[in-house]
Amino acid sequence: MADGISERHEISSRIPADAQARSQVLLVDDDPAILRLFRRCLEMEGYAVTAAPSVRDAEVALTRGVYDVCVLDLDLGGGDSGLELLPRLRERAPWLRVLMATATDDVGTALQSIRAGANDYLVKPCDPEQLVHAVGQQAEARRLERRIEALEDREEGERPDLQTENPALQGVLELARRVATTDATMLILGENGTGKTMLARAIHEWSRRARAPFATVSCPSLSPELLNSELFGHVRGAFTGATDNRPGRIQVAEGGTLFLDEIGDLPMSLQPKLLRFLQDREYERVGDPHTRTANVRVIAATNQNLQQMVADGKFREDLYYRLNVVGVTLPPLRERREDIPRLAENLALQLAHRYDRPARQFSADARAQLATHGWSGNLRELRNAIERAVIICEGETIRSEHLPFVTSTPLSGGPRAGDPISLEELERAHIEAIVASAPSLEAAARQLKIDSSTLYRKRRLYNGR
Ligand SMILES: Nc1ncnc2c1ncn2[C@@H]1O[C@H](COP(=O)(O)OP(=O)(O)OP(=O)(O)O)[C@@H](O)[C@H]1O
Repeated sequence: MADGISERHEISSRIPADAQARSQVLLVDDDPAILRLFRRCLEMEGYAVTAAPSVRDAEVALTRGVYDVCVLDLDLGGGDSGLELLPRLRERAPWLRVLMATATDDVGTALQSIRAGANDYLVKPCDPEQLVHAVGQQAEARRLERRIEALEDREEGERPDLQTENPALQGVLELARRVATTDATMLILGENGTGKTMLARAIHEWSRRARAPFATVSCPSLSPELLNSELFGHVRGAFTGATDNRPGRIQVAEGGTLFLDEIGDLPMSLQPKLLRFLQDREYERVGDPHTRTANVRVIAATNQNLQQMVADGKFREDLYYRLNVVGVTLPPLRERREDIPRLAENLALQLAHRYDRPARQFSADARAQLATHGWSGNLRELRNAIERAVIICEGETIRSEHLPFVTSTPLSGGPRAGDPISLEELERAHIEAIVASAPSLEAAARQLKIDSSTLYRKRRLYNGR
């Protein structure tokens, strides 16, 4: 049984959508055994993994999800080459970190892939540690790029658009504004890219602490030891490498707000220390018996199901209640479609200004695509799509071909009606194109005028599973 792209739905049913917090990895390899092995290694490290056994599956995956790292096989079988796919991946997801996997350990091949735009290469067969290390380096690079992007956005005056026509989000924003003026601890829930960080910053700016620092700690990015020191600080000699006294982010945020991103990844070992800080505003630096106090407001965010984690014994109940004094949930973009036209237009204007490009408006077909796309990556995916469109669009109007989605007009090289191909090949391409632009599989089935179980069966068949 080949690990096909449709396994993404299998993964999604095992991990709730809001728990797909980690770096997203796309594996492209025609060898099912390699796909299975790599997937297992990476999932054990907490990555969300999608496996694509062919070029076509990889392209479809890129229209459906937002990936951080791609492990791309050089020889994809049937005459397909990773080197040929690479520019198309780059075009669709310029931010993607690509690791080229090759069975030949020669400098020429490595240089060729790097010249073609890969970030690094990996020689197969490789140890699980080598794979995990190489992917880890690229995921970390992507994480840092995202932080830099966020800082640039702030510097260049890109203001989050916090207007909404969506009643649920209106309620969330009203509550957040009201609570902002108090010192209550807040918990922001929502899928990846729904704007949790943006909202935390807005709450800080609406509060009386606005002139004091806003400090962020991203819980999954550090080992428990380093996270302990990052949060609470350390004194010289506390551990190997602690060559000086260092204040933690709690102290850096004095008078202001501490934002704990991805709090679901806070190790159990640190949870009692954070709980004590939330209760008494007291803590100690690592290696220092001296108790300190801090005047800091805490906002935490996660896309994991904390209640479930409490039930599973993975998150302390008392800490959950301390964090969730006021909890808000940001809706995914697919549930606030009424906001998409305005968000897209504002983003296009801001980004056209930033890149000094002429794009100002959207054609009717581009608007229709934006309105119906699945947006699994939420506002981040929307922003990336518009950024790319603004960059490549030569005129004032962004059209559907500037958007990175599979359209009903086949991609260059894709099958089209009248081509000398089988009915089955044409049906497969049509089904994948509709699925890629539909908000859900049910909606795709409705559009295709077949029932969901038929759609499921056909996709299973076409994906060789
Ligand atoms: N209201 C908004 N208007 C326009 N762009 C937005 C808005 N909110 C967020 N974005 C953009 O979407 C991207 C993701 O936002 P943000 O980092 O706040 O989401 P998040 O939920 O914290 O994501 P993650 O779960 O991955 O940490 C950013 O690039 C940001 O610029």
